[in-house]
Amino acid sequence: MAKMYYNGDANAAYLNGKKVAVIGYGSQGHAHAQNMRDSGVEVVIGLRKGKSWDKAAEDGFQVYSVGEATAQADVVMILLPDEQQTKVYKEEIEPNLTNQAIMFAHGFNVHFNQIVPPTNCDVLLVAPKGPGHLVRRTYEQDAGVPALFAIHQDVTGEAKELALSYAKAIGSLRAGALETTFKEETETDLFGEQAVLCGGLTALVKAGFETLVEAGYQPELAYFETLHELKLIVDLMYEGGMAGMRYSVSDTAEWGDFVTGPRIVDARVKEEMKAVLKDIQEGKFAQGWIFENQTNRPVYTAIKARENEHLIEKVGKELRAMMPFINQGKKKEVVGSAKN
Ligand SMILES: NC(=O)C1=CN([C@@H]2O[C@H](COP(=O)(O)OP(=O)(O)OC[C@H]3O[C@@H](n4cnc5c(N)ncnc54)[C@H](OP(=O)(O)O)[C@@H]3O)[C@@H](O)[C@H]2O)C=CC1
Ligand SMILES: CC[C@](O)(C(C)=O)C(=O)O
Ligand SMILES: [Mg+2]
Ligand SMILES: [Mg+2]
Repeated sequence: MAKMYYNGDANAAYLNGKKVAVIGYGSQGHAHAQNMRDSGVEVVIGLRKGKSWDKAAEDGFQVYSVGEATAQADVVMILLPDEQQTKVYKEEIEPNLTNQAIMFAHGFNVHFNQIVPPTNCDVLLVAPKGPGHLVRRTYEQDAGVPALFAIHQDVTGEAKELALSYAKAIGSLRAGALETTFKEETETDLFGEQAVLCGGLTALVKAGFETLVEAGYQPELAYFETLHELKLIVDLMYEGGMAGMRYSVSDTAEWGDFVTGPRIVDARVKEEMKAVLKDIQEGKFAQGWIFENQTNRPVYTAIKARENEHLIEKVGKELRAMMPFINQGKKKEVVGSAKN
């Protein structure tokens, strides 16, 4: 088994007396900043004026421009959207670098050569394997989201100590961290979110929902069956793996799982997954996403509008409104910025 790192493997004192600038206060940014502060680390936030700035100030942080936050910090964690990072890095971070450690939560821009950090800085990543809101929520529950860490440049000889101390401060060493490279983190993260966690999952759910509705079944029933119940099933897999889930479902469901699952996700799907992975490895996906952003996101905008109009979203919104317990946590988190 690969070496896993837990709380006992980190030097908790490493960040004492050091200042961490968290650049961005969105999904990951607010979680890293709040978790580190609760772990006793000195944190400042770097932002442009706007919703996130107001939210971070409201949450009690010292907020500065990106350049000012960078200049005063020992460690600069870049938690801007991947597609914004290159411009902000070139214009506001790079001119304010002396010898700060530069950190990321995803290797995209370094791996695909959009950001080339100076050779006198440590460069590393700590990438939680979960959404930022869960990084915060699980921390508050004395739990955590596992993380990957990787060292791109180790000028001081202390990059690994920093990575582990940082991962501990955001709560990830409660769940375990694994050492990787920028290449491996970037390629697997992109593959996971496209083929399984986001793209594969939403396509599967929509296909199931549409199949039932087109066959004349009630949309509300189809929503419960294909989307709402998914969380309950996935929670069982999270707790006990596939066997744990299969223990709780009926034998009839388990038999259907065994014989029908491979009919749905068949050899053709796996072949397509391999093609998707190849596009990621060869930089084709990255090139397309960079170009899409350079041209003001025409395809992204059109698809997003169409997706938001899908019947499953309309039905789901109405049903969730009658289940206030579902959104209690989220309402607290979403004050201010759309994604904070
Ligand atoms: N979302 C997730 O859970 C995960 C994300 N990651 C990685 O973490 C990084 C951050 O992603 P994520 O948390 O999703 O980002 P979000 O989109 O949630 O947050 C972006 C933040 O950056 C700020 N921002 C955007 N543009 C600028 C700018 N030009 N100048 C200053 N501030 C700006 C936004 O502020 P404003 O309100 O002003 O727009 C906001 O606070 C990415 O590298 C991503 O791949 C890794 C693991 C999981
Ligand atoms: C699964 C999506 C993710 O990779 C994540 C939450 O880990 C992301 O980029 O947001
Ligand atoms: Mg991810
Ligand atoms: Mg990702």
